[in-house]
Amino acid sequence: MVDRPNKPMALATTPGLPPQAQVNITHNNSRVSAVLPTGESVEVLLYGATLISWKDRAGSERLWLSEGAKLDGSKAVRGGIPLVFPVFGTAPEHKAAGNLPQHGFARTSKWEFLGKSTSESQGKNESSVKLDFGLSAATIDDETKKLWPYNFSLIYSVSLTPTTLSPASRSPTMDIAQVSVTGLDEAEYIDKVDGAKAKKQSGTVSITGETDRVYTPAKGPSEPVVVSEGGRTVYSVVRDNLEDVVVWNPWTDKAQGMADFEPKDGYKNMICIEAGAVKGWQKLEKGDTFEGAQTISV
Ligand SMILES: O=P(O)(O)OC[C@H]1O[C@@H](O)[C@H](O)[C@@H](O)[C@@H]1O
Repeated sequence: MVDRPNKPMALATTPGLPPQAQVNITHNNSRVSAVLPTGESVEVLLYGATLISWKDRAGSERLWLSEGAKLDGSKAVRGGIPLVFPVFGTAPEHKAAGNLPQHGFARTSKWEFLGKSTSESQGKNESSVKLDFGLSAATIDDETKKLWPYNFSLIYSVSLTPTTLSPASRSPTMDIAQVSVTGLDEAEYIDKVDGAKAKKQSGTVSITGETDRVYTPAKGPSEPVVVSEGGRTVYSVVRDNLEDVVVWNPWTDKAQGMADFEPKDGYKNMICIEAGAVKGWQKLEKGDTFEGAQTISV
């Protein structure tokens, strides 16, 4: 062997592509998970395209998921982040949506995984990943087709960066007694636990009993809704084209009444902040699309 004085040396790191997010399809093709090079991760169940996990780089879970949640496609997932379409709650008087189950069928339909895209933000050494899911008139099951015999298609994108998730909304908190929600001051809301009365929020929201409210913040979607615990920000939600914010906590009796809500005192450790177009219908002309988003920052 000829010894060359200037032969190339092995490099400590391989130049070229920076590390990218790893995306895997697991659990017999029923879940999609993504892990960023920095360690943050998400897991999406194709059933409902429900986000069932969002972990920080140390592996700590950020979402509340009931210990009794069914993850086998037999029932809408209790907890995590569901996607609701075409109706939030029920609409018994509505011609088309009147026969649908509570919160429609998107959260109980099997979505398709359409693919991933990754990106790196130059200079910041930060990677992100976007997972796309689809559901359409062509892919829903026959039972659902009977209930909703209309043409539609939905694309749901879940983007993860080290500090944000779009979209997201349910998060574990340590102690509901310490939780306050800002960004809803002066907002009109419908109080679903008080005969659907129209009310107006004054100051921050704290949870001291069963809470089920549909807020329409006057300052619009870009005003952050911030969940704090003991004065420390836990996360904030900024919406895009989603006018309403639902705040829900079942409290003692409702939690007791839900077979899949576990542990029964789990209501002390969760709050549900849901961004959406909830209060009114979105009217689309043939061929039109509606787009909405939320970004949760920690
Ligand atoms: O039991 P479900 O259908 O998952 O609904 C749970 C709750 O979901 C919330 O989003 C609604 O505001 C509540 O009214 C509802 O009770």
